[in-house]
Amino acid sequence: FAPSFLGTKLSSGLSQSASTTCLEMKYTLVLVRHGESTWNDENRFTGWYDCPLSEKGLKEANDGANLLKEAGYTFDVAYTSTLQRAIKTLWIILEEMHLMYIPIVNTWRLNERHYGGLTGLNKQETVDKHGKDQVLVWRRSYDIPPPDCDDSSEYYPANDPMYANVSKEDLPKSESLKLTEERFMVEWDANLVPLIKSGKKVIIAAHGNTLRALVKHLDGISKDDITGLNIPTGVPLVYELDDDMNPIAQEGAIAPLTGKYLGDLDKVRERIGAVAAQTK
Ligand SMILES: O=C(O)[C@@H](CO)OP(=O)(O)O
Repeated sequence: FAPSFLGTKLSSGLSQSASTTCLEMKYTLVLVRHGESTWNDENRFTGWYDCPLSEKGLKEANDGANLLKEAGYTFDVAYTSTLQRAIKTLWIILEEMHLMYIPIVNTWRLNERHYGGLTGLNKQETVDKHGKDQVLVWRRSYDIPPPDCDDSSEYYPANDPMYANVSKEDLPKSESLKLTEERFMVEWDANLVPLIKSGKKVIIAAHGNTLRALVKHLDGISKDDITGLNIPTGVPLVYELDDDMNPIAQEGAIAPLTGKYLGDLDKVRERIGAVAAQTK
């Protein structure tokens, strides 16, 4: 691994040895939300429901892979959730980039925020029934979770063999962004930060709300401002991090993010707007 350096920051008053201690490491971290899923296409609250990518989502994953390839990125380790839409997006990217040999870590801690009792419902019909403001609170407020799903619900992860190895107390019946952030951060602090700091180039293929939780943390976005932030499907988002895992602002970043999306930024903005417009 050959780390890249931000520069020596040599100032005239510093001795040679003091200047050496001013070297800063720069780590690249790439985030990508999965391509459009069948339930995104049907405009249904999805959360932990394990639907596949739509045809459009498969193409978005391919386009994302090409952007990464063209820009010369490469990876040593990949992280993703246990949900097929994120896994498949990652597989497509790794296949296109000839990186299918790298280790992939699948963890439920990167799963989408659990949509509780809203799972499966049509987003626009939910607006018609409960009003736009209430649905916006459920979709985008920081600490108010949607209503719980029932114990007997097929959407309660404790009823899904996929989570048989996860302690029942960890399995949600519904999650706010705050709860999502808390369980994601366990993985971030314990495994991802040490991995990135060891010099491994990491790609994370995850979900709209888990990535909102991560960029909120990285960019120090307030709980008010995070309500207005939407992440488009299939577009790689590149962060450069310093030694303390603080992001270094990238040219072309779309505020409040300091990481930059790859590709045509007007199209990215349009796609961000389309996510927000799923409930009108
Ligand atoms: O339904 C979901 O799980 C998420 C992401 O697709 O939707 P939203 O953008 O409404 O949080």
